[in-house]
Amino acid sequence: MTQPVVEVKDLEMRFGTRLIQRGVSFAVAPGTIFAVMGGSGVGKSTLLRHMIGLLPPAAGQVLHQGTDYWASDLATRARLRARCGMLFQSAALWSAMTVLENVMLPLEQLTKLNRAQRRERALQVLGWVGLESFAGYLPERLSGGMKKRAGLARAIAAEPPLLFLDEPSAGLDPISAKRLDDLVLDIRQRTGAAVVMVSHELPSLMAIADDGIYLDDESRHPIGRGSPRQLRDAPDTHPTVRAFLRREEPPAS
Ligand SMILES: Nc1ncnc2c1ncn2[C@@H]1O[C@H](COP(=O)(O)OP(=O)(O)OP(=O)(O)O)[C@@H](O)[C@H]1O
Repeated sequence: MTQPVVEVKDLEMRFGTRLIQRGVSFAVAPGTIFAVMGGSGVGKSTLLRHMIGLLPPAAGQVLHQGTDYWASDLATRARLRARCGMLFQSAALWSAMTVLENVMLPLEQLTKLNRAQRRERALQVLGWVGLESFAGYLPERLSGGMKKRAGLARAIAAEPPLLFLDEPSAGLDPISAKRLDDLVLDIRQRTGAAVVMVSHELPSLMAIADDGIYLDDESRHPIGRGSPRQLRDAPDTHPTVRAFLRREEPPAS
């Protein structure tokens, strides 16, 4: 079996004495789009923060290509973190920088490209997300969907093998959400990156995720493992997970 890009082993998540989740274990194979599912407040974003190196877990391991992130020294952690691109819920663009400068930033931090090469690469990636002609704009002039696409461009600019997306299509109209889904598939195809994605959007989950985990609010541990489609259709899926995945889609506006 090929080595997972990232693996979580028996993770326990807590804030103080409050248990968020325990017994969280899964592996993400190269090139997979992996969905982290579950109701609101169940710990999905927190799990991403543990995986990306922003917050140490209460117990358990996060392995990046076989290396235990939280047991590593700071230099190793920095190297492993550099393998991760991240799109936050808010897109988190720097407001005083143009779209182009935002996308050039990780290239300055993570690559040895000179300024002209960074500019060329950033423009190429902005082309992929359909924002080349907005390169000189400040983020405040972009729509919500465009901000997400700019954030996605910044996350993939340095071609990380692992991409984390926190609610990429939340707050977008159905057409922009579909466009973002297509973009994620396109990026996976172009770069071969594995994607770990938090999402509530059923159409998006069904369309693009090929593996996933469902975190349960009541029992505080995972109760579903597999692709959203498999989980929706398999007879032995936990009823809570099946209900979540069979919810009626909101009518298109
Ligand atoms: N820094 C923090 N300190 C204390 N509690 C926190 C902190 N961050 C999150 N929490 C709590 O931990 C729980 C899990 O939060 P998290 O944001 O991971 O959930 P989520 O599944 O991503 O939710 P949503 O789908 O609503 O974004 C929530 O109850 C939240 O209030």
